[in-house]
Amino acid sequence: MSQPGAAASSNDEPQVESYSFLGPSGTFTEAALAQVPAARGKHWRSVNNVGEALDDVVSGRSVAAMIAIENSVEGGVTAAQDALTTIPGLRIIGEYVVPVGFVLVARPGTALADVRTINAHPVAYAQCLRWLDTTIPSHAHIPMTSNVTAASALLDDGTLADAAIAPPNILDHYPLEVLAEDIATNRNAVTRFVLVSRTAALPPRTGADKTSIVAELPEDRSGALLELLEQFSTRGINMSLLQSRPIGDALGRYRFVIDLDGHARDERIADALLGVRRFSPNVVFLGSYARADRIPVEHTPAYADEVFADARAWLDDLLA
Ligand SMILES: O=C(O)C(=O)Cc1ccccc1
Repeated sequence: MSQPGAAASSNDEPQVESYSFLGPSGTFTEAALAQVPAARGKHWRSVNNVGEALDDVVSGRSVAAMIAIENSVEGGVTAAQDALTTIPGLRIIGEYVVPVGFVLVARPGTALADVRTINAHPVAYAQCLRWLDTTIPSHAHIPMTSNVTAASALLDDGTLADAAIAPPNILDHYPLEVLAEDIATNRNAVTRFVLVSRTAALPPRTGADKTSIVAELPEDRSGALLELLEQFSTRGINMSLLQSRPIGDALGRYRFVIDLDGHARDERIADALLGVRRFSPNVVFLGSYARADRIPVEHTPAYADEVFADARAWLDDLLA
């Protein structure tokens, strides 16, 4: 699909720069991409999953891909975290937050009492489970690739589903009927998205930045996690995300997905990254980028850039 004003192009041979997103049109991922000024007027390539979106970036078919990375109710989108960790050459260059709410939709004429089988994206399903358990306790769930596909598939021949969990704006796109509104457990739920490109120069420091890394611990060492976290606490760095993911080669082996408040060009973050690199057998740097909320990062004066520069000058002087 092309944004208004973009040159016409097919999915395979884009004439203008492409941005990949989980489609089709109407998804929350599309709403996140709409927040990116650089994507305006460009070709927006609708894909079916995170792997396809990131493959577009690796192959150069798209300049960037928008992917969901964390939901305020469900937590980290593990498929996205794992893909970013294991596919080399990718960088997060921006962060965007979208409020997410859901409705239950069906083909016109369907009564709520007749609904048994429900199409839903797994994250949407988890967010609406309390309502489903109360209202349709014996429901069956068919997992779908996106919130919009869940709804559009109700119109496919031979579909098994009676209803779908979908974004509130779904009737703008498909001739369906809303059976129930506002069915998510948490009304203030948001999803965090990241814009991913190939490895390139770091986005500039804004003072309201985040740095994402993934680190493994040295094997069989007591207190190793504490030692990893000390790299940040001793430099006054706040973490906004710490999540363990199985490495996958044996039981009990984990890597840690970490978001830090600050930019790799902040002295304290750079110094902590050196500490992590010395300590961890495997560190993946996912990027430094502007925070979605644009709230400046606070730190105590003891960890200001000048203090690190002063200390280095002092040492240089001693050694000279
Ligand atoms: O972008 C969408 O609409 C998706 O289907 C992914 C998703 C699922 C649940 C919450 C936010 C995004």
